[in-house]
Amino acid sequence: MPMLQEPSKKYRAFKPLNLPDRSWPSKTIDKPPRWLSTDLRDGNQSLVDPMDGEQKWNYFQMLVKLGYKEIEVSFPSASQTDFDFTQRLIRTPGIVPDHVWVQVLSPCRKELIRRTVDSLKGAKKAILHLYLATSPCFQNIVFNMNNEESKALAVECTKYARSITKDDPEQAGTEWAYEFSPETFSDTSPEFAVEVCEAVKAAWEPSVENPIIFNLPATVEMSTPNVYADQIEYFCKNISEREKIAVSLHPHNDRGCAVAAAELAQMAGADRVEGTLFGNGERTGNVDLVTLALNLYTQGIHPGIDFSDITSVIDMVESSNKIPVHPRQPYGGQLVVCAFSGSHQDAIKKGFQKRKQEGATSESPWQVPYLPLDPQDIGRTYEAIIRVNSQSGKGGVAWIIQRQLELDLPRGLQIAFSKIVQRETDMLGRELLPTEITKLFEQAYHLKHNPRFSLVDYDITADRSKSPAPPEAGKTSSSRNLRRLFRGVIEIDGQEHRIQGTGNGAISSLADALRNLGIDLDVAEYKEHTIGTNKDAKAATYIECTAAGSKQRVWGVGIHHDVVQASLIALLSAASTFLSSRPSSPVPFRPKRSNTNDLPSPASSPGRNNDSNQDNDKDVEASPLVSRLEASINGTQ
Ligand SMILES: CC(=O)SCCNC(=O)CCNC(=O)[C@H](O)C(C)(C)COP(=O)(O)OP(=O)(O)OC[C@H]1O[C@@H](n2cnc3c(N)ncnc32)[C@H](O)[C@@H]1OP(=O)(O)O
Ligand SMILES: CC(C)C(=O)C(=O)O
Ligand SMILES: [Mg+2]
Repeated sequence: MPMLQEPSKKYRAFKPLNLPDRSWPSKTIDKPPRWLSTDLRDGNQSLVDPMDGEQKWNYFQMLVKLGYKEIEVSFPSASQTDFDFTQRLIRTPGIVPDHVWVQVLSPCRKELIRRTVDSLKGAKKAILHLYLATSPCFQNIVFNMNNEESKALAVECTKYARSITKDDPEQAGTEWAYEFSPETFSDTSPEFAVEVCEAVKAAWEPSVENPIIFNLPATVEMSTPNVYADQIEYFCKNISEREKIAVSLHPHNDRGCAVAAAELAQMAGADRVEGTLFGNGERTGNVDLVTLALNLYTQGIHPGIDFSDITSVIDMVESSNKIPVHPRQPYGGQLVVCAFSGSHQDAIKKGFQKRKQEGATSESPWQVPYLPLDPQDIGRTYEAIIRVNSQSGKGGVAWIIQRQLELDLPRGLQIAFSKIVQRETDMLGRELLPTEITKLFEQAYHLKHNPRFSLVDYDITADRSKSPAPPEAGKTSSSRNLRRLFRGVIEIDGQEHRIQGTGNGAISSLADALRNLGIDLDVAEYKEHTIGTNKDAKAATYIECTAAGSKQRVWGVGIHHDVVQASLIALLSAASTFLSSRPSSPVPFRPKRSNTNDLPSPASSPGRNNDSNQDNDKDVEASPLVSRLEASINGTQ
């Protein structure tokens, strides 16, 4: 059936009460409420397959561990399972701690109240909870009662409840509390809700020390959360003996505003909140206690509930309810601490970097873009935060590489590698896992996966084949003026070649040797850093090269305990990338010169005179950048 053109005939706007002197909008929440978990009652009654005794048992223990002190454990008159479970809890020593109240629910029907009270036999602290719907809709459709009859039933059942609990000498071993819910409070006239509760209060006779709980449910969420807050403020202001009353909230989520309703209604004066973990419950659920608690936490107020291991809470909730926690559920959802999009990743990465630079501890004030909560505080790892798909940018990719390989990629390499990742995610049409990104990086820069070039052996000596220019007057010759001779064996596409070249330092002499093979690369950018701090520390070197005569730029990465070797590996990595990107690739590379293999091996001729190889050593002048870098590697700067 199509949607109605004119819904106003079928649906009427909720008529809010008129409360011009409301004060809640200017209030703030500065302390946690009394919490009641009704996972094992309201949550349980809405499940396709309600929990069995064992599941309830484990769930109850988790609730206690999390810090809940009031737990609605069952609807004992509903089933033997619920009755037996309640008795098992009470009769097993050490399961219900002395500070924990066990709460149970019954309708206003005497035989059911009797059975409910029986289930509490032996309890140390028990809250008996009765409910009766008070809205015109329920009075007319369900009960066929008027206000007077509703009130009379509530009072009669309260008196009966009192007679078999706190007034019964045989029940003296139990500390009794009483909760009454004018069910459908959100749709009940506020005046009538107060009237019924006044009558129930008179019947129970609460004290300041043991207040009565008036639970004011939004059994069905009827309107915007401010309307519920007005209703609660009205109740708080108009009920007598407020000090003998705990005003409790029980919002359902029909309009998706249960959390907001619970928060505004606390500002309006409520003391207590009933809800469930992740909001399980009838229809769209009860208010989510996790969100409420962590909303407080991120305002700097400890909720008194410990969600430091939220994953194990999720496991328990999902296995007991047989309903998955939604991936976008506030705080708990799988995707809540993840960012896929480039600009989010970039900002988050910068946020974490800033914390690192400032030496922030887990207690330091939290300010990270896009993340209202430190994921670590709820037991989530940073690794999961940034995830990469086709919407991601260089920042996210660099973050993964940093977390996985401890490599702090230069900006240019971030851009280059991010293009490779982008191609892959576009091609696959899905997210890439950190392990896949790492593998892609290792492949792209030949860290593990068959580089076309690899360094088998080498030595670098002073090149005495050409006399350095005599020192200027008044200056002495220094190692700065000495040229270097690289002699080594490299493997290209599985075949070993002896090569040699000269330059101002290690990199330029290897670049020269490669040039002699027809691979003409200039070093355009160089960056290195240490990985680790102890004796196992390694050097990571990044080199960007330009290919002579073309605009092509390639990056190479080298990692080694020895910084010089790391930079040579990085240059060969760049050469491999260059070679692989040439149109002829992957045809095995044929060196330009055929006589390179005739060169003496580095091991057999250490320190030999280079004169015989003069013609091989095209005397290339390294770029100023390379000279500077090499001077710093050689320790001469
Ligand atoms: C908003 C809430 O979540 S309220 C809690 C709801 N939870 C549950 O209902 C779970 C457990 N319930 C049950 O196991 C059963 O419904 C029982 C044991 C309570 C009652 O079972 P039954 O006697 O078979 O009756 P049924 O389930 O059809 O209940 C409807 C009857 O209860 C009456 N009723 C409903 N709510 C109340 C109430 N709060 N107080 C008194 N009577 C009530 C109805 O008017 C109806 O009476 P009728 O039979 O005279 O027309
Ligand atoms: C029994 C009452 C408190 C209830 O669950 C509701 O009104 O939603
Ligand atoms: Mg409910």
